[in-house]
Amino acid sequence: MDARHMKIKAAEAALAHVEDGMRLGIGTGSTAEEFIRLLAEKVADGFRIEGVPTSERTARLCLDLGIPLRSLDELPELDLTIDGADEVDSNLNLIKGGGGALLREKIVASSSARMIVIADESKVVDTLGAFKLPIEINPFGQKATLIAIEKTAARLGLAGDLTLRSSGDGLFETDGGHLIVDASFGRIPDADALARELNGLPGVVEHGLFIGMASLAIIAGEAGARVMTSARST
Ligand SMILES: O=C[C@H](O)[C@H](O)[C@H](O)COP(=O)(O)O
Repeated sequence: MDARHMKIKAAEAALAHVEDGMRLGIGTGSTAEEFIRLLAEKVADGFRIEGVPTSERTARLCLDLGIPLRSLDELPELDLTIDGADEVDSNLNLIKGGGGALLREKIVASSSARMIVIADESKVVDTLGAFKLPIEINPFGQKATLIAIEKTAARLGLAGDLTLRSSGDGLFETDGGHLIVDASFGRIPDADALARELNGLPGVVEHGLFIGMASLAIIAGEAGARVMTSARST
């Protein structure tokens, strides 16, 4: 099974958790897009949901495929969010933001009663950090913020390159008009501590560590999709 088919398998399994009438947070990325395509088929068959997109890219795809959308201001309390991830550990802590949508993704997920992560086996890790951690920063004072991130990470024993994400000839800009720093810290043994420290830096808008937010993960591999719950809750 190739990577795309694994994403479709995970998306199919996630669709079974979506009930008629739900207020649904809709994630961003290639895996979330497979889910969106399947969801659109159900909507075309008469299934009723109201979706809140986590990015402009997701909003465009949903609208193209006929999925009814509302803003988070119109629907501030959601039943379920389904989204992809760049890494998932055994406690269902995540790294997200490979597509630059982490801020809206985190706001939407935290407004949802449950979050289901969909991914293929390649995203499952023992310790977060092989994937560069995306950190969303305000463009104002970006050099000062980079220094602050570096010092904060160093206090936790983490070091690595901090690279401002580029796009074409310029810097990548998020839907909120911010920049993304990709931090190659390597293994992050205490992701919770790093998340808290980053939250305390004024220039950091948000970061891609999603700690304790996912209710379950649906992971697709060669043998099909399996459900992962947090090792902490078992
Ligand atoms: O900003 C993007 C998101 O966090 C994505 O959900 C994440 O990067 C996973 O994307 P994909 O399913 O394309 O690997």
